[in-house]
Amino acid sequence: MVVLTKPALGKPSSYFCGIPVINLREPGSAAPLVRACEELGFFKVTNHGIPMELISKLEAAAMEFFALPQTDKDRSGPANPFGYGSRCLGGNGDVGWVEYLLMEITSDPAALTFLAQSSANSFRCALKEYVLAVRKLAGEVLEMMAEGLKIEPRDALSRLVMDEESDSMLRVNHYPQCPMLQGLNNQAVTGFGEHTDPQIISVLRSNNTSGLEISLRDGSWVSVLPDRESFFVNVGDSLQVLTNGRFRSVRHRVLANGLQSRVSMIYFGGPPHGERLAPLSLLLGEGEESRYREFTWCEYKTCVYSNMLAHNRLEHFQK
Ligand SMILES: C=C1C[C@]23C[C@@]1(O)CC[C@H]2[C@@]12CC[C@H](O)[C@@](C)(C(=O)O1)[C@H]2[C@@H]3C(=O)O
Ligand SMILES: O=C(O)CCC(=O)C(=O)O
Ligand SMILES: [Fe+2]
Repeated sequence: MVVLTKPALGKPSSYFCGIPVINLREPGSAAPLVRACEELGFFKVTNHGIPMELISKLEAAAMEFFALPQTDKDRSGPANPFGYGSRCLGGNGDVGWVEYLLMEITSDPAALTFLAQSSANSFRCALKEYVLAVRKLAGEVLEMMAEGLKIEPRDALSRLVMDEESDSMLRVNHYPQCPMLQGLNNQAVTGFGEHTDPQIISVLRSNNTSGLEISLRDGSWVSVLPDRESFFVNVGDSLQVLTNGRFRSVRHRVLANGLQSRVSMIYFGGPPHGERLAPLSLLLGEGEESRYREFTWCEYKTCVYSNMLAHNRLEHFQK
């Protein structure tokens, strides 16, 4: 376990005040949204239209699941890659102070049957409702990106995550209190190690516990002030490729403060398996070449899963 020194009570001494806030219903938001994707690859979304009731219902069901005895939770695992996982992130030796549920988003009625506890039905219903809402939100954000980038058609990006065949998933992470840190004021432990998300877009929300950090262009790490009523968007590796590097896939990590538990839920919008990942021609200036060799999402995923979490996988595809 890696223990890091942090200011008193496991809370960051300050939060980064430069996170762009995009009001989804405000006219004129497309340009600042594009700027946020270029500069940070990260922004906060308000006025998103997802009812708090739906969000709270899923959060409560998730907390109920994570509060079950370990043997009960283990009946929904091990994550391979889907299902319940604890401490191990992926199959390549990465560990963190985290337990999670990773779920494929599919119309297959057999999906989510791995949830084995007695209240599984209400959990499944909350998950399904949430996924529909968050996928729609991801689609709206991607449409606004296309508008800001001045590319046609409007669904040039959103279609990739709205397609029936899209390879998208939902992850619910729980960073429990850390007994080893109780009483030790100045420490935090790595909850989820640094990485970029491989997909097109990640739409994240959490309870009001801090922990999420993003890396700025100069390599410094800054803390994100949690806000349980808003969503945060990460540009993923695939969107960096589709924009030929104009948008930045943001490196991020979670430091669990050990005193308060954090629960987060992240929708990862990925393209269909066979989708070819290459810069959109409308985004290539005259004579501009793709910075990446051609590959499919399926090929990229194989690379993702054969590497460690922190690995810079896009470098294998750079020209
Ligand atoms: C260590 C790993 C877990 C991960 C697959 C990988 O080999 C490297 C990328 C990891 C990541 C990070 C973002 C998402 O949480 C995730 C679901 C993804 O697509 O890539 C996880 C993978 C996972 O937990 O299966
Ligand atoms: O739990 C969080 O807040 C972020 C986790 C994350 O980055 C991930 O699951 O890919
Ligand atoms: Fe992530």
